[in-house]
Amino acid sequence: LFSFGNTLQLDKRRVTIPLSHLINAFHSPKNISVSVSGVSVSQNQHRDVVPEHEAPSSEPSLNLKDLGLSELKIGQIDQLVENLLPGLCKGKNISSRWHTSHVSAQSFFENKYGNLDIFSTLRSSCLYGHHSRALQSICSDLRYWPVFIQSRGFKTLKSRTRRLQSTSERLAETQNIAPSFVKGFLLRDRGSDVESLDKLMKTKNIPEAHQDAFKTGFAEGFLKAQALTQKTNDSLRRTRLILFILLLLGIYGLLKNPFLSVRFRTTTGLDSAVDPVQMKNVTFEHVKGVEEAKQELQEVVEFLKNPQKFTVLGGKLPKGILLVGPPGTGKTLLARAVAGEADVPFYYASGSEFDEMFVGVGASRIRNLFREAKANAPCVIFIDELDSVGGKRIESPMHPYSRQTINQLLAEMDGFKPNEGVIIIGATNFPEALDNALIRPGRFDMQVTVPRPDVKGRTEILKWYLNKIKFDQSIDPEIIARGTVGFSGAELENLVNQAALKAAVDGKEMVTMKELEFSKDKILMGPERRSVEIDNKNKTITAYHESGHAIIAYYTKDAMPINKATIMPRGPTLGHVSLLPENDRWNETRAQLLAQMDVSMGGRVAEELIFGTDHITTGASSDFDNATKIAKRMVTKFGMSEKLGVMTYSDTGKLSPETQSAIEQEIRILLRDSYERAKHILKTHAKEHKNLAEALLTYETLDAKEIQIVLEGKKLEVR
Ligand SMILES: Nc1ncnc2c1ncn2[C@@H]1O[C@H](COP(=O)(O)OP(=O)(O)OP(=O)(O)O)[C@@H](O)[C@H]1O
Ligand SMILES: [Zn+2]
Repeated sequence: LFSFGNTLQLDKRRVTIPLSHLINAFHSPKNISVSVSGVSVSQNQHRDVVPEHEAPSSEPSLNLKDLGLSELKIGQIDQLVENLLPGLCKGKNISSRWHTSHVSAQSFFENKYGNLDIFSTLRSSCLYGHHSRALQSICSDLRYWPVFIQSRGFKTLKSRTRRLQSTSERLAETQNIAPSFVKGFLLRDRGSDVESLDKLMKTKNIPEAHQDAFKTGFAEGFLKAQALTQKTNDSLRRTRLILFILLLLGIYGLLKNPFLSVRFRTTTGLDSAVDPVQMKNVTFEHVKGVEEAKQELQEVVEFLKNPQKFTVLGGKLPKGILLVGPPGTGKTLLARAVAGEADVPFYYASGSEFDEMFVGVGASRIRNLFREAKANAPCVIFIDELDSVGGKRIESPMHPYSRQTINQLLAEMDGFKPNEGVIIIGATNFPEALDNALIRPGRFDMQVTVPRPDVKGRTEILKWYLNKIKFDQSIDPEIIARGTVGFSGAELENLVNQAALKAAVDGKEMVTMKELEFSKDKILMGPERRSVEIDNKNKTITAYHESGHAIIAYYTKDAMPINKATIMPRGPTLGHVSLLPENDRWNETRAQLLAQMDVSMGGRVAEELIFGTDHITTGASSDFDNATKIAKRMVTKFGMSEKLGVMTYSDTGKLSPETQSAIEQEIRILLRDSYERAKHILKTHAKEHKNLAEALLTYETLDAKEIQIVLEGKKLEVR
């Protein structure tokens, strides 16, 4: 069962007519009409017989076959409607007026246009048969049917023209009598249709009013079909346009996508490995705390600015400069600054880019890089991680073609004249690892050391990066610089950044000293462990232990100044006291070393004095490590033991047993003396010790000023 699902609005009721019902409904009026008339008929007879009419007032019979339909009388259609929708036409007794009718022998659905035209006929019969308004409304609800079917006859312009030609004669004939919109309908393939309509209009007994009705019906169908064709054409054209635009966009996207092009680059390895970058924005101003390196590179900048000036006298400038230094000290930044100062292109390449599994790829990248650079001279080529391309560890199975790559690099460096204006700057953390051929004169013959910054350099770097964020003007960058011995430029930049993040997390308006200290501790000792629950007993022990260290530091003349004391767990520690050297210490005196040992002893001594020998803890082990190391070096390296004299003892394992035990003996004495000194100080300052421990238990962290206030016996302001 194929349900149309086409609901008809009828007397405010919804009626759905299934197809099978419809077919049955059409078949029954045919049969009825035949049996009523009592005339047996054959197919052939019917073809030529003109429909009969009983009386002038009787209904006109519509030759539906001529419309592409079987023949049906209007009365039959009414019957059909009655069958479809019983009760609708009850007011009139139509069946008694039925007469013989010609029924096409062809089954209704053999006519491929049948089901369509039944409905248009239905409509006209409803309209002109003066049936109820309700029926009219059904018929007008069926208006979409003709459109659906008729569109078949007017599919495309092409087929229409073809039909035009084939029926040109008939067209000429009909042009005179039919309005132009009807002609469209007449151009259907089936000549009989055209003829029939013509006949219908001219010769059949159709009243004037009905003729107009037909015309209107056909015109409506024609117009709707045309509108549909137009719509179909428009949407086709639109779809094609959209597809075309999408295709163009797709191609553009593929070409522009950096990911794809990068992948293309790395897989072929044929085009240049790098694009030049104009480094105008980086100058020596941006590199802090490496004054010597900057001075040495200044002459390279001069050369790049004016190569001729230097070669006029026949002098040779280095082709390659090797920047040597630990990671993060600003080697890359310096190379960029050289290009920026001279305002020339900067080509960046990382040594690992040339390290390829495939034969010739690394070498061809080097070739391309130099070709590009030479074409744009004067310029700077920077090769980071030079050791990974020019290292000695070559011809391992992991780097099968690195020898080839090195040779290519050497050949390229030999291949251009010193006055061509191409400067190659290489950077490495391990100059010892470089192939000897690379560092001989004529290649990387100038070495510039980029060391870790000293206190002054660190202060400058901290100031430089602090100026890029919002910070409290009372910050003293020097204090942080003093506490960050061994930090590289990159690490200091990170410190400032972490402080800024911390301030943001805490909802502060600017970075203060507290955040800087916090991030310093975090980097040095690992993150705070606020979540660990330390019980009160352990907290108390820690507080006395740490204040023990602090008291010794405070009251020992040669100890470093205290910076901070805390009992906040951090990394593996439960608390710590940090001391700051006034300056980077290039040298340390005997007194300073002894003082460091004493401070280390302070923690254990405090535990012993306050809690008793039975309650000392394991917390002092790293303090002892530290003190023992100092004592050992004093004895074996620094010649600071009277008994062993001014002699160094490098490999203690190879020494005679006597010497070994003498060394041990000396170390033991140094440590014991240190312990005693610490004990003495803590006994003397027991009151201050107690005050400081209690302040730590209250406030967790105390800075240098606060510690001083407590030790002077004053009250701390409540925070
Ligand atoms: N002296 C410095 N002055 C200012 N900023 C610095 C300095 N040193 C390092 N930095 C900062 O650290 C970042 C990393 O430094 P850079 O890459 O130049 O170090 P590098 O020595 O080349 O390290 P690597 O050897 O690991 O390549 C720089 O971009 C810069 O922001
Ligand atoms: Zn300790």
